[in-house]
Amino acid sequence: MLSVQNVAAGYEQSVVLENVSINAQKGAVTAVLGRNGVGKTTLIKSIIGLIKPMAGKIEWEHEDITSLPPEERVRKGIGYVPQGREIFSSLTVEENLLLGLEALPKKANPSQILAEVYELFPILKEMLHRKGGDLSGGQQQQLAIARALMGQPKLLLLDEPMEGIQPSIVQLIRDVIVKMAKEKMVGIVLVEHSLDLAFSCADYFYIFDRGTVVAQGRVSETNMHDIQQFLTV
Ligand SMILES: Nc1ncnc2c1ncn2[C@@H]1O[C@H](COP(=O)(O)OP(=O)(O)OP(=O)(O)O)[C@@H](O)[C@H]1O
Repeated sequence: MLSVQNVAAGYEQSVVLENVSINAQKGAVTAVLGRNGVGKTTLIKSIIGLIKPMAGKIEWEHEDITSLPPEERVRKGIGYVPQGREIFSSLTVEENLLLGLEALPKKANPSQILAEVYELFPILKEMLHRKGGDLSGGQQQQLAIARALMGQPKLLLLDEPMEGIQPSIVQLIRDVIVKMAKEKMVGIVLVEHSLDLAFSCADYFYIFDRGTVVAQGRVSETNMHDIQQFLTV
């Protein structure tokens, strides 16, 4: 469903990704791993359209989306939760969530989606009228994911959603990721630092080093020890 083909991408003075190809399927969690600065965020930004590839192609549901702007990709069912949980701090939890509805097709039922989101993240229902900026880091991260889910994405791009968060919330977010993939058949692309954490919820993995894919495979067929070398500093 998502196919990144031979993509090169980067910034004005530097090429970060070179000849990168990855796939992600509906109903599966695809982990993107690698040390700091190897290009994971650059890949996610290329998929959502914040960075325009210098070469290669990105296909989504068999359509070439390489030159589409981000908002059109969102309308086509791609959700994005950036690193650093960019919620609106001066808006309430409820207002933040309602902004996520922008991506929804007209026929969808917003109150049902809100109910589903509260079921996944009960704390958000309790804090509906609190300002986003007054939430804890873990609560903000739940809000950022919940807001993306309001658009009922078919593919969800999560850039280190469990970074710097207490273990109980990490577990909750991990459970939501697995549930979205297995029960709602959402495709998940999960950028993650920790091999243990990625392997505890992913079906497929890609390991990046210096802008290219150096290992990939099915989690169930891979011995963590064999790939640890790409991740230790
Ligand atoms: N806006 C930018 N302008 C120029 N260079 C950038 C920019 N953003 C990132 N880079 C550089 O691109 C390279 C890849 O960065 P990227 O954020 O994609 O890595 P990452 O694997 O996501 O790292 P981390 O795990 O630390 O988040 C790094 O060398 C980084 O310094």
